[in-house]
This record gives sequence, C-alpha cells and structure tokens, in this order.
Amino acid sequence: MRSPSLYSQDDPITAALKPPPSETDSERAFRLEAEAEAKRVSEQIDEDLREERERLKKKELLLLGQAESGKSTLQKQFQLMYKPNSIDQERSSWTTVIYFNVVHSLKHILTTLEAWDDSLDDDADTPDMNSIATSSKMKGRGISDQPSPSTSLLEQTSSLNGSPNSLAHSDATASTSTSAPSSSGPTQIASLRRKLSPLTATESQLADRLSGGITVSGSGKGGVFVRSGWQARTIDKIRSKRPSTATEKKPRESVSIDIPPDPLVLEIAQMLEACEDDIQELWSHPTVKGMIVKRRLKLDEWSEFFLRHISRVASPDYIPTTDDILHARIQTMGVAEHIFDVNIHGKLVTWHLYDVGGARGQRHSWVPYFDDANAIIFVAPVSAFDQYLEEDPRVNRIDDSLQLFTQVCSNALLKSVHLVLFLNKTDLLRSKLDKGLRVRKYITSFGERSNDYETVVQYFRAHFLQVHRRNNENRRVLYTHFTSVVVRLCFKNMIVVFPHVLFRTRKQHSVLLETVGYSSILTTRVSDR
Ligand SMILES: Nc1nc2c(ncn2[C@@H]2O[C@H](COP(=O)(O)OP(=O)(O)OP(=O)(O)O)[C@@H](O)[C@H]2O)c(=O)[nH]1
Ligand SMILES: [Mg+2]
Repeated sequence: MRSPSLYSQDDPITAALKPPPSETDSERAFRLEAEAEAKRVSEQIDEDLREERERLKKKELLLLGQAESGKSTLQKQFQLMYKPNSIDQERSSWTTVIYFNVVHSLKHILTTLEAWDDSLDDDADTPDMNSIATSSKMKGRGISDQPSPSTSLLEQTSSLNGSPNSLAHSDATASTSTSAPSSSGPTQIASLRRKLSPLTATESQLADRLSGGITVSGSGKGGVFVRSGWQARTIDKIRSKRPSTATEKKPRESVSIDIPPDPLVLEIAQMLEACEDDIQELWSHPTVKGMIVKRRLKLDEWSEFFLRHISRVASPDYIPTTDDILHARIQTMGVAEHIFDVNIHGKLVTWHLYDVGGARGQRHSWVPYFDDANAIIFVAPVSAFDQYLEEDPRVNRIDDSLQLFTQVCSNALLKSVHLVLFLNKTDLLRSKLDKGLRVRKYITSFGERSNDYETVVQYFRAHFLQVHRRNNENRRVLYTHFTSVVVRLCFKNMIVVFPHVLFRTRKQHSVLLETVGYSSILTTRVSDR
C-alpha cells in the first residue's frame, strides 16, 4: 500500500482550493480579488487581536520627583482630562484639605511673628528658630541618599537657613516696599492671635481627619500625609456617622456633594466665617508684609493662594473650585495608583498612573514599580532655587532634583522606559525673578549671567540635559517641557497629546509634536547624539 505523502495531491483541501482547469480569465481575476480580500480581512483580524492584547497589557506611567514638585497636581490634571466627573465626586472632600492649608498657614504666620516678638524692628531679639521651624529632620535611606552627582551645579551659599538676621537685607526687597508698622503693631497682632486661637487650635484635629490618625515622623512642614483613596475614605467616614437612607444604596462612584459635611468641617467653616475680618487684618498687616519681604516669614505658594482668596474660602457656602483643588496641598504617602482609560486613535488604552510621595523617607517605596514601568514623567520645580529640603535643610532643592534625576536616568531597571522631564512651577519662577530674587545668591555657579527668566530656565534645563547625557548608554530620547501644572487652560494643550507622546516611536513622536503646535508651552525634544 502506498504511504500517504506529506504533500499528497489527494489532500481534499488542496484539491478544493485548486482553480478549476477550465477557469476563464475573468473567473481567475474574480478569484484573485476574492483571495486578496480574504487575506486583508484576515490581517485586519490579526491586527485587532494584537491591539486588543496590547490594550489588555496595562500601561504604567510613573510620576517621579521630590516632595512639592507638583506630581499630585499633575495627576489632578490627568483626572480632569480623563475622569472629569470624579473631581466633582470628591470636590467636597477637598474642603477639609483647604481648611487645613488655611489653618496651618495662619498658625505658621502667628508662630513666626511670636518668635520675632510680633515686631519688625531690626533690633528685635534674634528668635528661637526651633519655634519657627516646622521642618523635619527626616534622614530616610531612600534612593536619593547617594553622593551628589558630579554634574551638580550648586556650590551652596552660606546663607541657607541661617540666622534670620543674615537674611534681613535680602535682595528680594528690591521691588517691594512696605509701610512701617505702627508702634501698636505688636498689640494688634497679640489681639489677633487671641481671636484666632480657637481656629488655629483645630489644626491637629484636621490633620487627624485627613491622615486617619497616622503620623509619619519628620513629615515636613505640611505635617500630613494621605494614602491612596483618602477622598473616598473621608466620605465613607462621614456617611458612617449618619443614619442610613435611600441614598446609601448609591454606588461609591456616584457619591457627590449631597453628602452632609463632616461636623468638624462644619464647625471650622463657622469659625472661618466669624474670623474672616481678623484673617484679612492679619494677612494685610504691615508687620506680616514686612516679614515676608525680609524673608523672615516664608510662606508656601498654597498659603498665599488661599489667604489671597480668604473671603471666598471663608464664605458659609464655600465649595472648592477646580482651581482651588489644583492649589490645595497634601503630601502623598507611599504610592497612589490612578487608573484612566485613554483613547488613542479610537482605541481605548488603560493607563495605570502611579503618583509617589517625593520626600526622602518615601522614596524607597518607588522601587517595586520600576520593573513594569512604560514611561516616567519626572517633575522638577525650577522655582525652588532659593529653597532647601525639609528633610535636610543643607540641601538646595534644585540640587536634590538633579541628584534624583541622575538616579532615575542611571537606574538599570528604567533603561528602556520613556522619559519626559517637566521643569515645573515656571509661574513661580517668573514671579520670584520679577520680585528681584537673584539666582546667583543661592547658586553661585550661575555667576554673572543675566537674571532674566529665559536665561534662568535654559540654565537649569542645560544641567538636567547634562545629567541625562552622562547617563544615557541606551541613547534614549528625553522630552522636556516648561510647565506650570496649576494652570488649566494652557496645560490642556499638552496633556491631550500625552498618550501619543509616551507610546509612539521616536519618528512618529517628532511628527506629532510638529503638527500639534505647542503655543503656550515650550517643548523640546532632545535626542542624544
Ligand atoms: N504656582 C504653582 N504651584 C504649583 C505648581 N505645581 C504644583 N504647585 C503647588 O505646589 C504644591 C505641591 O504640589 P503637589 O502636587 O502636592 O506636590 P507633590 O510632588 O505631589 O508632593 P509630594 O506628594 O509630597 O511628593 C501644591 O499646593 C500645588 O498646588 C505650579 O506649576 N505652579
Ligand atoms: Mg503628592
């Protein structure tokens, strides 16, 4: 018996597919066209399956950078873009954070004034700095606890956090003037301190409410860390304190501003309303203004923002606006995961965005997320040239950012991850330079360069690029953006292209940037040669 051949002409499928011997030219043309169409459909199915597999493979985006660089604010921008309703759902829980920011700022102002005997006189006794500083001395063995990079641009000046007297003639005074405080200034301030004391006494209760009673030693001047999902927990806590109603059956996603306010928050709202005039009086007091000008009193950007808007924040029916939420400050503890479905060319891709705590003691928690990361946005605040780490007041914040960026660029686990650099807080940088603050005073290597915005941002950018170049064996492309992530409108331009930017090839990327046209934000593509 003949054994069957592997290539048997008798194979029924081959026989069925064989063109009939009597096939005419037009039948042949028709058959070929049908075969081509079948092939096209089959390839399309393969492509769809490949894309679906790709979609199901989650994309991981890490937001890295030091504390206060703007990572969580950037995350809020993603939320506004891809899950706008969720901001409305958690709007009420931001009230607690904003009240905490206001109360904390008032307490900081009053404590600082007290340390200077509520007086602006230059011959006032040098204050006890321990009573002013709320800075931490956290010395975590995080990934930043490494020697300074050889590229460090900072030879730090001796004035960092020194005696307040040494700052009394700060060049920040150049363009600002204040009226001299009257001799009744200390009495007025003492009276305001008394009137505001019930309000400032609520600080620790508010902190507990936000952090769920967890304290992290040396948690910095903010003092309060929140973990992922704190908004929902805040709402749940309030819900559990009232009798169950029909609305309890709503799924968590639909929790909204119909939730009755927390009694503590309600109480603070009443105090704020009653104290609004006193807060205004304190905020506009010549001694406070003078202390700011002389840099005896250093306020964070969010403090100034909310004190400027105190009449709105202290109104009885206050609900945080989106701008307020973008300016609110609360430290991130550990790593917070946020999931977004992003539409790329009509296909939904699920992004897992990880917003990390940036303080030194938090950085060890980043490492487990390095393995699967697809992309990193590194956020570095360029306005921080005159600031020092809460965790280690000897370290200039720009220097810390450069050290951290060096570690990210050189980390073996991150070698093939897309890298985007946000040089953030450009609005604050501009305003500091406009006020006459000189970069040279804090960064001596800046030398005699012109102190204008363009020179300064390009100087900082050059140092980050140098770090990247020196740690770039894989010839990875770095994209840099000058940003102000609290600004919504101009930010929208950029975030719209982000999904494409991060998951496209280099060639496609550069074409995309050209076609989108960045008008409001300077974008630079750096390909290391
Ligand atoms: N003016 C201005 N403020 C900003 C900008 N980016 C962030 N901020 C503010 O800076 C503060 C700190 O920002 P966050 O986003 O909380 O900082 P973070 O990097 O998440 O800090 P950690 O969670 O401690 O690591 C917030 O009050 C923000 O509103 C900016 O570009 N301009
Ligand atoms: Mg954060």
